[in-house]
Amino acid sequence: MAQALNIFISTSHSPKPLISYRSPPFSPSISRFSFIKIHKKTSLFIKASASDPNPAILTSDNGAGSAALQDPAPSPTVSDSSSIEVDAVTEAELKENGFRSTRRTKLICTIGPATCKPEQLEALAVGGMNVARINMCHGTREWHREVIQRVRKLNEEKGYAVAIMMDTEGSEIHMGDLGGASSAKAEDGEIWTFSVRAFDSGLPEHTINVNYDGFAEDVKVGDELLVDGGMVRFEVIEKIGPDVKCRCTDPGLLLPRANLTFWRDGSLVRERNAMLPTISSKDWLDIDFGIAEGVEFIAISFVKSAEVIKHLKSYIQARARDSDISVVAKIESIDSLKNLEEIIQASDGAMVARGDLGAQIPLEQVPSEQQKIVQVCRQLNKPVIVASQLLESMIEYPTPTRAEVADVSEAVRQRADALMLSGESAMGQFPDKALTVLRSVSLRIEKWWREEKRHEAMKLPGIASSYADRISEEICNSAAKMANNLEVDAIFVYTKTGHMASLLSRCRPDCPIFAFTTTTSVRRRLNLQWGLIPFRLSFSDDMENNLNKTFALLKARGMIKSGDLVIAVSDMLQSIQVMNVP
Ligand SMILES: Nc1ncnc2c1ncn2[C@@H]1O[C@H](COP(=O)(O)OP(=O)(O)OP(=O)(O)O)[C@@H](O)[C@H]1O
Ligand SMILES: CC(=O)C(=O)O
Ligand SMILES: [K+]
Ligand SMILES: [Mg+2]
Repeated sequence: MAQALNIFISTSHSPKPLISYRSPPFSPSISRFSFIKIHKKTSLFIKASASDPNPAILTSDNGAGSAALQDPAPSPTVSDSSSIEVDAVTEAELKENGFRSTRRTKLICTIGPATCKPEQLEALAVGGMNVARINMCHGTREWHREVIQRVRKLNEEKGYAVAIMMDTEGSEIHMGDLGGASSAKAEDGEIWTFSVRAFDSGLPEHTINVNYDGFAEDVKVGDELLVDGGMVRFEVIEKIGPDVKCRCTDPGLLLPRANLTFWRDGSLVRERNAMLPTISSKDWLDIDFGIAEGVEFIAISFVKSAEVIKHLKSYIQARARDSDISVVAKIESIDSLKNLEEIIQASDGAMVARGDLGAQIPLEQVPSEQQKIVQVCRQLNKPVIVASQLLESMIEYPTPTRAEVADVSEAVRQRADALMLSGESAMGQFPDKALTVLRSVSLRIEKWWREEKRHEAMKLPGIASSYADRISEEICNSAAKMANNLEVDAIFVYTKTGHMASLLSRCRPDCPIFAFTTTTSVRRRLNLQWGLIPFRLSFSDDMENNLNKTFALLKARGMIKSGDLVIAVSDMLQSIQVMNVP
């Protein structure tokens, strides 16, 4: 006999359901979904807190700061007081401005020489860094390990949830490391040698190493050589064995390991370099390192097809069975644009890597590709990062240009999940100021967007692969819509895998989403997604109990107050509940 799923929606003041949804009949295999009774919260609250012998461990990170809560009434232990200190940022933000003003757009900082010390990392965490990115193009393994350990320590000791993203080098053509110099200036008309030779006793003057063995064979006299997509240009004038002599035609600053492309008759030349593996042998070693260190995200450079992502995902599965490392596809080549949907579908997220992308396609094409990638990711429910040159001038100057602010605003307006700093935080002079600009522009644009009620009508196609998933999806879509219509203060989602939290985030509702999850790694992973304030909380299958526990913990911290209107959904008991905090 067919069964029915009933979702009752009720408020704390009315024990009777206000609305009842009846889903179409479905098979007995999902009969575990049952009636959800809504009780009077106030009476339940007292009962549950009195009968709960195990106060939950609850930690949060809302972006601007974070909290580590041990008990509804924290005892003054050492770890407690240190957690409470950092927690002050979250608490202050919530108390001062309420839920609605919390930042929805997530922020990623590339860590480099300017930001690798513990106090510098902490300043970034306080400033709102959600994810720390390490770029395997630069620095030694030991350096990266040290950074990861420092971030972990910060998380443990101060209650942050900063996730780690490791970014592979990839095997596109790039220059060597300039013999240790931080940069080199190429002047107009100068002759430089690009060579695939190894120089044991230091680089000769005006010489650049190239990492791709086939370079000297593939390049032709008359070709144009572009460094970083045109920051510096050369013309190939002569080939002598492994050395390629070039004349500088557009002067500029050469940076270590800068990307190289060569162009013939106005088109990008993709000869054998197009056949290079996306994941080089060095990348595989770096990936092993990332798995061993338990990074949350691995970003793959120069992805060409979905196959490489699938391969990597099964590799990770085999190596680290219980790990939930997310694989982020970097969209930065012509091939990745050609196979965009398949690649994103296969990945756990994507990055609009505008630096290299702008070296492979005309610059004026980058903004529309960005818009498209952001849209496809949202439709397929994958987090998307907009990266590179957001605040490039802040590498040297303490204030951004108007154009940069407009660019950041546009990415926020497109509702990308995350914005990323590269050189601005890795080696710039004003990493904290750059992060502050990202934070304040995000907050401002998000507020303006809500005030103007500019919800774009993005059609979100169904993505569920099973009937149970479809229920989750419908619940999240409905809950987000209800949250907007009822102008609730927050959505609470109780989710073990984080899936329901991401489905809610995909809807980009007006209110923040408090995502409660049982594991630290899921909590950190959720920190990349738009609008989610991830908490770790040990919860049970008893939703009433969970809610009361959560209310008690959050109220004790002053993060919510009586009367706040909340919608709660959970993936254990598929339900939507609307209630006022007792
Ligand atoms: N670990 C590091 N050690 C030294 N310098 C670094 C490090 N990470 C980044 N940088 C510096 O910051 C700059 C910008 O960093 P970013 O990660 O954007 O790298 P990129 O070289 O532009 O390449 P990609 O295309 O991989 O992003 C680099 O060019 C480099 O000079
Ligand atoms: C981030 C990156 O790899 C790029 O923009 O090229
Ligand atoms: K990289
Ligand atoms: Mg790149």
